[in-house]
Amino acid sequence: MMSDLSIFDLKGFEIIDSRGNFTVRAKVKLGCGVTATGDAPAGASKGSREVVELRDERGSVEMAVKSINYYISPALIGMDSKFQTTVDKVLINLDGTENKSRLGANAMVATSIAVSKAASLALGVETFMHLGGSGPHIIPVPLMNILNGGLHAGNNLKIQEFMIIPVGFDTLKEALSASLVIYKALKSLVTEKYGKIYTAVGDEGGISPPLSKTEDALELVHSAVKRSGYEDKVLLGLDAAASNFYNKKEDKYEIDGNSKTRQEMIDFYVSLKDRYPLLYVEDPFEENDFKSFTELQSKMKGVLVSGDDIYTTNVKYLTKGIESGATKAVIVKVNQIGTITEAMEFVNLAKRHSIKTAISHRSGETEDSFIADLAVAVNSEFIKTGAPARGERTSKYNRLLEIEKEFGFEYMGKKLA
Ligand SMILES: O=C(O)[C@@H](CO)OP(=O)(O)O
Ligand SMILES: [Mg+2]
Repeated sequence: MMSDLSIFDLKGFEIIDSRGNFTVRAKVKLGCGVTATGDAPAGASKGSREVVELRDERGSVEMAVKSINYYISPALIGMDSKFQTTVDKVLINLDGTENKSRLGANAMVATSIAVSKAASLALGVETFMHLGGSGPHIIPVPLMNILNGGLHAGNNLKIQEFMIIPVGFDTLKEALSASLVIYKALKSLVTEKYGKIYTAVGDEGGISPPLSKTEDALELVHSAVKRSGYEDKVLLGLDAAASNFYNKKEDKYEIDGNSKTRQEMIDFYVSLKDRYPLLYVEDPFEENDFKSFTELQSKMKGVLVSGDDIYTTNVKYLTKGIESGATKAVIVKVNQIGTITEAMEFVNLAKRHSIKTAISHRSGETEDSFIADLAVAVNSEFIKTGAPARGERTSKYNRLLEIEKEFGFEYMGKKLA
C-alpha cells in the first residue's frame, strides 16, 4: 500500500547562513510521518529583477517565517506532496504578485524545496529522480570559483569570480581531485607572494588576495593550473557581475583603474580570451545591456557567454535573450524566481534553444545540498557551487560524488571541452 503523502504539517523557522545572516528553513511533515527541510539561500550581488525576500532592516526573516506558518501552511495542508507543480502553483497563486513580495520568495523557495524532498523520501526515490523521472543521466561540470573579488571579497578586484572548469576528466571524482590540487596550489602561490600562510577567503570560499587587477588574478589562477600540471584538462571562467561596477551616469565600467566604454569592455574580454583558456564568461555587461551580450557572444564563438542578473531565472527575459542571441549559457537560481517549477520551466526553455545551463548556489548558502539534485534532475551541463572547501559548498559536491558513485552517470566534462 502506498504511504500517505499528504502534507500533514508545515512550519518555518530561522537558521543561520554561511555569511552569518539569518535565513529561513521550512520543515514539512507528511501523513506517513516522513519529514524534510528546505533552506532559502541569499544573494549579495543580485539582479534588480529578482523576486524579493521578506527580510527587515535588521536582517531578520521573521516575516518569512510567519508567511510560512500563517499563510502557506494552511493552504498546503492536505495537499499531495508528490505533485510538485500543483503545490508550486498554489504558492504562486496565493502570493499573486509579480515579484513574490506577498509571501516572500525566501518563504516560497524553502517550502518548495522541503516539499520535494519529503515527497522523494516517502516515495523511496532520490530527489533528482522525483523531479527528473527516468531522464537524469549525467553529472554536471563544476564552474569552481577559487578566487573571489567583487561584492564577495574585501579586495579591490572588480570581477567577482575566477573559476576553474575541470573538463578533461572521465569522472567528477577525478575532476574534483585535480581541482583540490589546483586550489591548494593557488593557496601556495598566494602564500609565496605575501610571505605568510594566506587564509583570507571570500563569501564562496575562494582565496581573496589583495589584488586590484583582473589580469593579475587570472594569471594567478592560470599559474595554479599550470603548476598542478592540468593545463590541458582545466579551462577557466569568469563571473564579472558587471552591474556592480557599471557607472550609469557616465555609461562606463569602472574597472582596473580605468573607465571603459562598452566597446572597450568587449575588446578587454576578447583580449583576455586570446591570452587565457577561457570557456565561460558570466554577466560581462550590466543587466539591461542585451545588445553588448549579443555582440560579445558573436565575437567569442568558442566561449559561453552566460546570463545571470540579465535573466534572473525568468522566462520573460530569457525569451528576449533568445531573440537576440545574447548568450549560449544561463545561470539558474531557484530563489531568483521563487519555486522549483518555475526554475525548471526556465531550464526547459533554455534547453529547447540549445542553451547550456548552470544550476547555481548563492553567495549566502546553507548546508542544504538540494541544488546538486536539481542539477542532476534536469541534466544540467554545469553546476556553480563555489570553492571545494567550507561545508555549505562541499555539501553540494559531496552529494554529486554520492550520486556518481551510486548511479554511475556520465560526467559531462569531455563533451564540453
Ligand atoms: O553572482 C552570482 O552568480 C552569485 C553566486 O555566485 O552571487 P550572489 O549569490 O551574491 O548573487
Ligand atoms: Mg553571477
